[in-house]
Amino acid sequence: PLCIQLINPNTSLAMTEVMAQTARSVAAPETQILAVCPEEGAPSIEGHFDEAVATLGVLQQIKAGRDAGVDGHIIACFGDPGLLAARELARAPVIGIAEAAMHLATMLATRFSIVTTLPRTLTIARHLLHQYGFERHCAALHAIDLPVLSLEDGSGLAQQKVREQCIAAKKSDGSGAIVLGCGGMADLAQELTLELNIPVIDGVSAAVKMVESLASLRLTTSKHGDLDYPLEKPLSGRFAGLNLR
Ligand SMILES: NC(=O)NC1=NC(=O)NC1=O
Repeated sequence: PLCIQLINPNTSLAMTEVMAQTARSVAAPETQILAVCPEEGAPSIEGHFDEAVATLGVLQQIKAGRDAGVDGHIIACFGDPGLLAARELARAPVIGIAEAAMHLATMLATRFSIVTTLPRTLTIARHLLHQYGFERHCAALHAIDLPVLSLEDGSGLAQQKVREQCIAAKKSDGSGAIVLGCGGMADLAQELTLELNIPVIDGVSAAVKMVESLASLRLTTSKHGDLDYPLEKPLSGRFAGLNLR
């Protein structure tokens, strides 16, 4: 049986729980989901600065998962913070939820739209599209203009805004699929897929199945070239714990 480490890069336990529940609902029966988040860092990630703050915690969790011998790691934030650094540390596959959702969307439609949280994070999503080579597949990006943690405030307002943006995107963008641009939206994808009758894709679910696929194919992160383990050097202070040896 597989053990997959689900890392919420922000420190909000409610969001970790929503994503863990979604991950467990789609995982194979024998797959174990180990849901974690950094002990210290940002309660939500809503920009380049927050991503930088969160990345150290992500790497510390990757190291812990590696030491625990997990079969794969998921970086469960739509900016995929620290993805390549994490792949240097890890042996097992490391999958970001944005990358995973985008990949699945390209297999289901010729164009997809993204619905995310704050307008300022649209640029981060655009950077990812270019980094992953998906910019020609993305018809448009939209933001609900509410902060990430509004998804956890129990009011249902953010969820309603996501639904409205998805309906509008289907009508206006000419895209055949929608990618939900936040880990906190993980629990909305299945219902929206049924209501809109197009694939509405959550990256947490997509990443779980990708890790399971890679593990079943015995495929792991390449250690040849730039994703080889980091060069050995005496990291100091709080960073000493990141040394692999
Ligand atoms: N675009 C986003 O909403 N990114 C995110 N910030 C978080 O804290 N979690 C996310 O998925």
